[in-house]
Amino acid sequence: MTVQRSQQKVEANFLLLGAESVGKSALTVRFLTRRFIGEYGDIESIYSHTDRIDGRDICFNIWDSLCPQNDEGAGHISDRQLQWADGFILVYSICDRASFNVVRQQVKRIRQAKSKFPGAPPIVIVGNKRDLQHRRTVSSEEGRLLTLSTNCGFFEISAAETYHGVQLVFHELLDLIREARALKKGAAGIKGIVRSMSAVFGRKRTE
Ligand SMILES: Nc1nc2c(ncn2[C@@H]2O[C@H](COP(=O)(O)OP(=O)(O)OP(=O)(O)O)[C@@H](O)[C@H]2O)c(=O)[nH]1
Repeated sequence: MTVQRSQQKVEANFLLLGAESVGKSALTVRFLTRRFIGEYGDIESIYSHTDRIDGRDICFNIWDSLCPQNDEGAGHISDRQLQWADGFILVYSICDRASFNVVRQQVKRIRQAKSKFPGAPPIVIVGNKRDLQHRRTVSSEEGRLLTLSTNCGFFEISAAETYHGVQLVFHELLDLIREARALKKGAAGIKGIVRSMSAVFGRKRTE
């Protein structure tokens, strides 16, 4: 007997955030095309990309955001973005301390917002431009500490140098999103059981 696996397509919304020029577009383009093209312009866009992973079609919707230039400040995240995203990729440059501080603010903002999921929303923090070691101002330990204290995934990568690191970032966030969804389903299932039990026992008590 052959067991048929469900071939339902999985779709998830990935929001890339971070200060200006940290490499959000470089990461997005690397993931979509496997290439690093150097200059990306100021275009904010949502891209859809389907990959086959473990025999299943996965649709990545990727919102490559622009850093806000208005009074709201670099760390601002709109309500629309928070509602849209299933998971967040927060990018800083290891050569730019201010961009690390922006990521700190953004984690806080996301953790304070109402989550789609029963637990905290999935976040992966990325220290980009790892190829520029001689210009490093944020140590790996600082990055790791921030992610440990905020329960986020963490990678240091160079979008300029390799595709592999970028792929790991997206796949890690996909795994976290799938875990969060499974948890939500489980919680809904338990709620359903509790509801039916209280309906039965509640009714009995009043008889
Ligand atoms: N050396 C190096 N340069 C990078 C890397 N990633 C991006 N860059 C460069 O950094 C600059 C900014 O990259 P973008 O991808 O446009 O950054 P962004 O965060 O999308 O910028 P905004 O759209 O302005 O917010 C470009 O000149 C890229 O070529 C990297 O890993 N290493």
